[in-house]
Amino acid sequence: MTTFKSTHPTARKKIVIKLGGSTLEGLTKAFYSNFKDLQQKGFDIIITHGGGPAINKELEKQHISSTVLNGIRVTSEEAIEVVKTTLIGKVNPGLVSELNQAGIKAIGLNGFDGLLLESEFLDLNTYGFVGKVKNVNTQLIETLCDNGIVPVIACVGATTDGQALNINGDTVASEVALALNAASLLLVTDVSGIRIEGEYQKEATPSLIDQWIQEGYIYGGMIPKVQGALQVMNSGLSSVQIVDERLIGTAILSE
Ligand SMILES: Nc1ncnc2c1ncn2[C@@H]1O[C@H](COP(=O)(O)OP(=O)(O)O)[C@@H](O)[C@H]1O
Ligand SMILES: CC(=O)N[C@@H](CCC(=O)OP(=O)(O)O)C(=O)O
Repeated sequence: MTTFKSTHPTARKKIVIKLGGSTLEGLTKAFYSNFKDLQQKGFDIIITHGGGPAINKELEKQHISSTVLNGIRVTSEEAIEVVKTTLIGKVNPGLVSELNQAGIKAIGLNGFDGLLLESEFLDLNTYGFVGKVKNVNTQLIETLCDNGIVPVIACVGATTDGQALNINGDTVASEVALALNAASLLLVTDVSGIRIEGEYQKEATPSLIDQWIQEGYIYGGMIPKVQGALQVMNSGLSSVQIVDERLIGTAILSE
């Protein structure tokens, strides 16, 4: 038998890591060194991030109110400007700078760059300026990865006519993982996975997750995480994990 092993860089496996806004303030050099280890093991790393707490702070400062429905921020015309400037102007460069200081070659991107996250309105009447991803420019991500660069993607979508749309960070992470056919998706947050009646769950299945949402055990910011996880599991991705900064958490398994 003859086995051919591809040495082309695009054959490298990809891991999409979403850093929740809830974690961004406290990430250490030790945490970032995990990324270097993964790179050395031959994985390409793609980072996506949120920034809910930073957006909340800025909205408050500007006396703009917003509500959250099913874990998604209902985003007014005024609020989308704050979301855009906070994520692209503050959170993204801050994270890129920390990664670069930790010795990881990182480049900041958002939905506008190369139309990376081509988006359309999710439901203008219900959610306002919130987007859903229509297309991910995977070629751009591949090119950066092939050159050893970690793309760091802010969750701001762009319409083809230049309108910014707010997209939940977990949703962007899932869409990017799906589009890249990633080997794994890690959602890093401020809790060690899904907690049910005080107990962190090591594993979860789609039917358990449905049940926990129905029963109200999963709410708020955990909803887009598990919904994104289920979406990618349905499309055949082998692993999704909801973890804290120690990378300890719940692995979501297909049934
Ligand atoms: N069943 C659950 N288990 C753990 N956390 C949950 C659960 N249901 C809701 N949550 C909430 O989800 C939060 C994480 O989501 P979120 O605040 O959006 O974080 P991030 O900014 O990391 O995306 C937790 O801090 C917790 O308050
Ligand atoms: C539409 C929507 O909900 N957008 C989110 C985007 C930021 C985000 O997802 O931040 P976390 O990762 O910290 O939750 C928001 O406005 O808060």
